[in-house]
Amino acid sequence: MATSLKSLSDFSHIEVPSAEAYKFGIIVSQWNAAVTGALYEGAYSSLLKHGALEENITTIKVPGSFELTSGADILLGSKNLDAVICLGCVIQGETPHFGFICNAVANGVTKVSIKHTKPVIFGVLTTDNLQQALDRAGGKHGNKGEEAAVTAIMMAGIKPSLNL
Ligand SMILES: Nc1c(NC[C@H](O)[C@H](O)[C@H](O)CO)[nH]c(=O)[nH]c1=O
Ligand SMILES: CC(=O)[C@@H](O)COP(=O)(O)O
Repeated sequence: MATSLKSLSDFSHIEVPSAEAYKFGIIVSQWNAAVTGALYEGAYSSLLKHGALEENITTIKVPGSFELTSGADILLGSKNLDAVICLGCVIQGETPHFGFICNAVANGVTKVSIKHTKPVIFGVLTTDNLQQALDRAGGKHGNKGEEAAVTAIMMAGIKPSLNL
């Protein structure tokens, strides 16, 4: 597969703008915390690497990925942020529960983004097993948290670029 040929976090092909002027929220699910913790480290360090100020990054934790939607809604409704990053790890179990959570979160964070007209980044791993998740949280396929941070920075720049 194409994924096996590259790191998903290789951004050498794009120019990432400075994040210094922007305020970010990060919402981290506590399910599969070893994975989501690595995603958080990737996202947080990437924001700082691209110029974001520590005082401009607000982090909250939620129990599971399903709660990322309400966490993002609460954060955007209470703070003036330029973008929000949702980090989670959903791993397939024995039942259809996986599909319900993944679809709920993907659709939910999209609705929150539209409701607040603010970028909400889907930094949620949806994997068949733990190894696939570890490979994408600082492993051989990069770090989805870094990817989400770069996406947040680029999206945060849209309104300023349109003088909005
Ligand atoms: N199985 C996983 C869950 N399940 C918990 C849900 O996200 C939610 O907290 C619960 O249904 C109560 O509303 N969450 C994950 O993030 N990852 C999983 O693999
Ligand atoms: C994604 C889940 O909720 C899943 O890990 C729960 O496992 P199971 O489907 O075996 O109950």
